[in-house]
Amino acid sequence: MRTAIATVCLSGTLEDKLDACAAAGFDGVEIFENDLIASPSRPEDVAARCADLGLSIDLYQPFRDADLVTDDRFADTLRRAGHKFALMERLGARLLLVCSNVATATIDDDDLAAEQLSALGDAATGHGIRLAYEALAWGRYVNDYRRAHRIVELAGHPAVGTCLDSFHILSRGHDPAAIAGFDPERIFFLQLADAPALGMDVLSWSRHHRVFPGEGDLPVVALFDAVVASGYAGPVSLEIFNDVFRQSETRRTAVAGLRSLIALADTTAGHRAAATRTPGAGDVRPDRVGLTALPAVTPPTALGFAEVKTSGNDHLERVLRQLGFGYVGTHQSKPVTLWQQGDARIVINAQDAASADPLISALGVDVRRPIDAADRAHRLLAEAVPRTQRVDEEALTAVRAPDGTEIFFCQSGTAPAWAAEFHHDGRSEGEHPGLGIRRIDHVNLVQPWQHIDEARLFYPSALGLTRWPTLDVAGPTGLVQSQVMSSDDASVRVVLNVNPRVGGDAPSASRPEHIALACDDIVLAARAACAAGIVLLPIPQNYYDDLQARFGLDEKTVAQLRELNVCYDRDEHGEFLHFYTETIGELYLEVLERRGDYRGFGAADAPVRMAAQFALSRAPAAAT
Ligand SMILES: O=C(O)c1ccc(O)c(O)c1
Ligand SMILES: [Mg+2]
Repeated sequence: MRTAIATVCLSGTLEDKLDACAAAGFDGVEIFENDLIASPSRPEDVAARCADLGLSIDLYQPFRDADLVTDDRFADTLRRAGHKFALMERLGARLLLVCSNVATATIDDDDLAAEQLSALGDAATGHGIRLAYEALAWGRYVNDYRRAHRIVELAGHPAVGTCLDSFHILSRGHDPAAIAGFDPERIFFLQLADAPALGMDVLSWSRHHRVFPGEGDLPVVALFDAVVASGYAGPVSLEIFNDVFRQSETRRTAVAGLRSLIALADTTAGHRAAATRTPGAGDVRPDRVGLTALPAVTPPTALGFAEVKTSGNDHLERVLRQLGFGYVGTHQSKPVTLWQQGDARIVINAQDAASADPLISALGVDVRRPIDAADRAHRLLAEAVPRTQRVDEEALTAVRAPDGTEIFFCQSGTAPAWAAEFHHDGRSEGEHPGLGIRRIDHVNLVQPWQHIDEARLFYPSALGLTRWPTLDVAGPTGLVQSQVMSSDDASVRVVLNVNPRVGGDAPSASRPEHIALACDDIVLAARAACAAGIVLLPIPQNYYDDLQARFGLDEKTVAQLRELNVCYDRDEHGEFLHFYTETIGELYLEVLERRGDYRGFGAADAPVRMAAQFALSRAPAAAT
């Protein structure tokens, strides 16, 4: 598959952008006029730089307000186009994107549009240039790709074709299926962009909120499927206008872009393979785009461990003991300890720890074929985590998630072989009857705001998790944007939170992450933890009064929850009971019991928890 990316997707100068596109591994670029105009490089120098970098210039854009105008205005269209064609010759660009008219069109007539595009095509031909006509979603008359394509067919000019842009098509809810029937030789260019589902005008949505394919909510795969089915054989290009990308690290964004195309090609290859197996589906036209399938993702079966990095935190160890965790041992060659209860394993790692504040640094994800999972992640351009181990130790493979968390691929279905590298050093231990904790239910990771879009694609594509709709949770210092990802059988759940940006007027709060542990009986667990002296997060009385109103629980049940600081939620599938420990640095633990088939996370309780944590974080200051 020939890949390309528009320079508008990236931050930096034109030169930075080109370097980043090449470093990421793109085959070509779309050069945005504004980037060229602002560059000190002559067009010939830009052409030479692209050639040196091995990048083709697949498109120059945009050329605006060309069509459906009066004769006077059209004379000016031709004059402007003459300058662009001369410039493009210096640049070595052979395809110009012509946007459907937004501002100056006054005549609503397909024949006129075809006539004017033909005349423009005649002028372009003399320069060896072709034109790709794109229906902008907010075009004055032409704002539907089917109409733009009809005009191209009417023009019947060898230098005039269609540019398909997934955003303009899907943002208006247009069905992309008709693309499959287009003459592929008439499709001159393909631009792909996704976007989150937002209820706003299409222009602002397009100019600020586009994201890479797979990071948003539009059915880009269905559109791409139709393009491949048409027999299109040209480049597949990314065109993203995004406020965050414009201020993010150039090279990193370019890599995230290429990853999105690799993932899209894999998903689409999978669809096509499934379609050929469907009886009666008819012939699937050959793929001329050149899709590459990756090693199949096998859904993970468990979170086998969570690793916490700290230079040494007695408080954390005390809380783990109070929750009934047993100390398994210390690693034979590293300053790392293992704590366990049921299948819940917590690794405390002092290696290279910057501070005593515990932070979630790694997750063990159990998969059926760890080697394939790691291979897939690497082919999705995930960064490998360098790791040293002795020859007699388990060779574990890990990749870095977008927030830096290390994801270890571990063998599912067996006791972890790596655990044998931990040896009990005979330190005196109290009794550990346990609290009935069985496993890690989920982890909650704080995400840097500029990397959440990348994370939305990483977990589904590399680990086979499914994205839930995002949720805004109101806390005392701002809104937390919460994104749940889970495996289909819900055995692996990860919650990604983007916190309010610091630097506002609101007093700063701690922004803790957490590990949630599933137990058999929340009341027994809470009582045992309290008997062991644990400090739980205090939940206000108003919460319990409201519980009674919301759910009609009996007095006795509510009194028990109130006494133990246990929160409660219920849906049509079951019930959810949970308590939180106090915060240790930037970490807390949650213990929960799921009853029936409750699949959520007690979202209604999160604002109450955040308010309680905020109040406590301020308490020491108030006392001084
Ligand atoms: O927002 C715009 O004007 C614009 C310009 C060129 C494009 O290819 C496009 O999709 C949008
Ligand atoms: Mg476009």
